[in-house]
Amino acid sequence: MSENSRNLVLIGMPGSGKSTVGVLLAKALAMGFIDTDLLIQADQGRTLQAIADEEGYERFRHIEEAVLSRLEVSGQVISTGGSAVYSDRAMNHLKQNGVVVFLDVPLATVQARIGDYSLRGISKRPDQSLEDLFRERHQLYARYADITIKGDAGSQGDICKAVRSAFADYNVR
Ligand SMILES: Nc1ncnc2c1ncn2[C@@H]1O[C@H](COP(=O)(O)OP(=O)(O)O)[C@@H](O)[C@H]1O
Ligand SMILES: O=C(O)C1=C[C@@H](OP(=O)(O)O)[C@@H](O)[C@H](O)C1
Ligand SMILES: [Mg+2]
Repeated sequence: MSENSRNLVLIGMPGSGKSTVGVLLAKALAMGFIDTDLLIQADQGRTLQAIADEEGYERFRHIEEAVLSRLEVSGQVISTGGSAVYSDRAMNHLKQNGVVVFLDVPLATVQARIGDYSLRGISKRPDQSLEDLFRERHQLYARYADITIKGDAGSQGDICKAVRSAFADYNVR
């Protein structure tokens, strides 16, 4: 498969930079760009916040799994939502023709970047703290990642450069 027909799939916590760095990557690599959060909204005809409020977090994850598992694309930078890794089916599907890049940021950076998480429709158990969610998810991101990049090691341009370099190296291996 040529370098640009493989997808580049971004995973990581909300606030790790998947959506914003994803657009920069797509421009720099002349690839397409898909934000799966927007696909979910279009599929459902309502916002993520409305889905989370009206259906609850478990149903949200099922909807996300269904949308990700039927995605058939190539040559795309795919920015997922932070809860994508709860579905083994969806992640294995994305890995079939995609290189998965984990944007790893510390909890303090997540907190600083997302502000009041109760307003952000994060898919979590109501009783679960952000700290606990971070711990639970970190091992899932690590499990599915082909490449891990520190998402707080510079500007969005710097992170974009680091991902490009690692992606190029990965593709020639
Ligand atoms: N490297 C970075 N340095 C500073 N701010 C960043 C960086 N990457 C992302 N951000 C900011 O963090 C916030 C969340 O970024 P976003 O791309 O929406 O993350 P995600 O899609 O992973 O939730 C945005 O305000 C974005 O501008
Ligand atoms: O982590 C989460 O539970 C979520 C992250 C959001 O996407 P981002 O990671 O792009 O913020 C979005 O999918 C939804 O609000 C749930
Ligand atoms: Mg996003």
